[in-house]
Amino acid sequence: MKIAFIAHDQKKNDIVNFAVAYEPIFCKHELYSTGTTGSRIMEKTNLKIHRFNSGPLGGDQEIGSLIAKNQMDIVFFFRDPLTAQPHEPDISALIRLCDVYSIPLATNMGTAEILIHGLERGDIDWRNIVHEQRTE
Ligand SMILES: O=C(CO)COP(=O)(O)O
Repeated sequence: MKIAFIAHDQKKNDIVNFAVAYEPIFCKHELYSTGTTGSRIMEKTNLKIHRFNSGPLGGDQEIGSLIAKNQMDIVFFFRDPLTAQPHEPDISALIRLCDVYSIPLATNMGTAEILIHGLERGDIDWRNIVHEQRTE
């Protein structure tokens, strides 16, 4: 599966801890991130992550474009709901695209825990069927 990590500054420690905790699962997948989030995760894990631009510089939109092309399967986006972000329209657009394409999206640690266990259990295997249908 193709998995994206994104976290606002106040949530970066949380997403790093999450990636460390589930590194044995994440290492089996193809990983992407916005710029700073990916750097922070790679500092603390051995995960290889393809990093896009930082969020405020277009990283959310780059990940959104993968979603629009059916090239992203899961998004972990640890949002900070208490701080205004300069690129709020990009954030809304990314979340909207997840809804347009029914991409599983966790915007907080509580949902992320459920999503990662669902991934391990095969709950998201339907994404493979979507990929097969798109290539037919
Ligand atoms: O701003 C972000 C998401 O909206 C995250 O970007 P960074 O990972 O570059 O900090």
